[in-house]
Amino acid sequence: MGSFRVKGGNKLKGEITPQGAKNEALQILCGVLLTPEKMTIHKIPNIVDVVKLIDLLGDMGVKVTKLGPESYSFQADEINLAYLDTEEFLIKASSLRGSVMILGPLLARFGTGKLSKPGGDKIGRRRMDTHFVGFQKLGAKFNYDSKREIFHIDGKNLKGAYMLLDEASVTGTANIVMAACMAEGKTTIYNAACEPYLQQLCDMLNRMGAKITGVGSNLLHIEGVKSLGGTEHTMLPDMIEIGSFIGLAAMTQSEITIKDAQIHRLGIIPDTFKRMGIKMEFRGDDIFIPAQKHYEIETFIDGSILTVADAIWPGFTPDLLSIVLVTATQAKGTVLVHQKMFESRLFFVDKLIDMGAQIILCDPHRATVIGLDRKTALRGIRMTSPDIRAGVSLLIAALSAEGTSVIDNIEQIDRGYQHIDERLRQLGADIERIS
Ligand SMILES: CC(=O)N[C@H]1[C@@H](OP(=O)(O)OP(=O)(O)OC[C@H]2O[C@@H](n3ccc(=O)[nH]c3=O)[C@H](O)[C@@H]2O)O[C@H](CO)[C@@H](O)[C@@H]1O
Ligand SMILES: C=C(OP(=O)(O)O)C(=O)O
Repeated sequence: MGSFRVKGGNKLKGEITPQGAKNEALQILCGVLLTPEKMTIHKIPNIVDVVKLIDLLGDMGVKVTKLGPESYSFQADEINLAYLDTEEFLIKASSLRGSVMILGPLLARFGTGKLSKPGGDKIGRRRMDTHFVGFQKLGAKFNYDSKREIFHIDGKNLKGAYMLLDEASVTGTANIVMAACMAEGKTTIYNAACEPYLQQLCDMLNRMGAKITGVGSNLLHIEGVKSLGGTEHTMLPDMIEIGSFIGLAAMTQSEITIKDAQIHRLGIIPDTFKRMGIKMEFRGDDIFIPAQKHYEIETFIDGSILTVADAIWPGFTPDLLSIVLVTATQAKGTVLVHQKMFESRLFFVDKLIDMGAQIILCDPHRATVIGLDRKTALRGIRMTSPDIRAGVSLLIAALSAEGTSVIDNIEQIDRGYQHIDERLRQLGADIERIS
């Protein structure tokens, strides 16, 4: 298990370019299975989850060619379906969450799919009913081997259908859209997730020949086509990295410019950090964050304590709530952080409390943070990263703290942040990878 040793207190300065988006990459890479033609994909982040998915595609028979540091081509013209029956496939697929999205394309193209329970963060229950109910609505048969935790899905002649999803699941919507593209007739998906990564997926599928309308809304119409062809695609900058860098700049009193942020695709993210009192300037498509000794959390108009809560897009993404929470520890004022979607994502606050932060965990979903306004600094300690976003929040806390911290289990951070230690060192951070 790897660890980071972090000496806190350095003020950082410079420019940082966000990686290609992790959660978009996982959707897009699964999408290459939909066509036997060549797909060329750019801005693929070099992170553990994405590398694992590319390996898995290669094992399934996809021809993978590296074209440049962040560009690859993929050709799924000779898929080895027998590989899906191997123990190796099941083990590899279950090591990341994004692998669940190979099911939709496999079903669409080969009429069959199989997967063991996918991995990902342990942040509470992560049910997948939406995926399977959607496949069933298209006419597929679903079978779950509860002993081995294996999902089977079969359906040779999928037929378009109307469906109202029970929740706007992100990976669920991506899976159903990909399955429906080549189903016969029209599919309507209401209560679809509509975040930018799904918009990107739908735009890519349309370039491949799919007929999807309503992109960007929660009502998607898909007219089935016989086959899809190859195309080229470029990932958006990772909005969760962008939010993480905003929080990092504020906590460490650093002057940071986030380059090429595609600000118009960030939704409510910049405004949410502005409500935390963080100043930022948009300079073209860059976000400039000046060094700020103090930042003050707004109240609601009636003077009551601000709540920052997650909600499905265009609401605030749950993946940035841990960052908002850590950022609040050195703000002036109080905020209630309400994590509605996941029930085990706030327990990491214990570590922040050990560092000296003033936080009350009200229940598994809600934490009240009383900002220290830098009257005292957080203290460096040894801690373990429980999940990807909590991990980065602890890293931000450690970079702002007095003294040295050690963060264990950084595999969690490496799952989603590309060479984060090197990139932060370039900004002046004192961070070292130790084993
Ligand atoms: C690989 C990937 O892309 N992972 C992301 C994806 O996970 P994933 O697609 O697994 O998450 P889902 O969108 O399915 O659901 C997330 C959680 O929110 C709950 N829920 C969801 C929709 C809803 O309307 N109401 C509701 O309560 C679900 O029950 C679940 O507990 O989306 C999550 C929600 O943005 C992000 O945290 C994950 O980083
Ligand atoms: C929860 C996340 O990832 P995953 O769905 O891969 O566990 C995340 O990216 O914050």
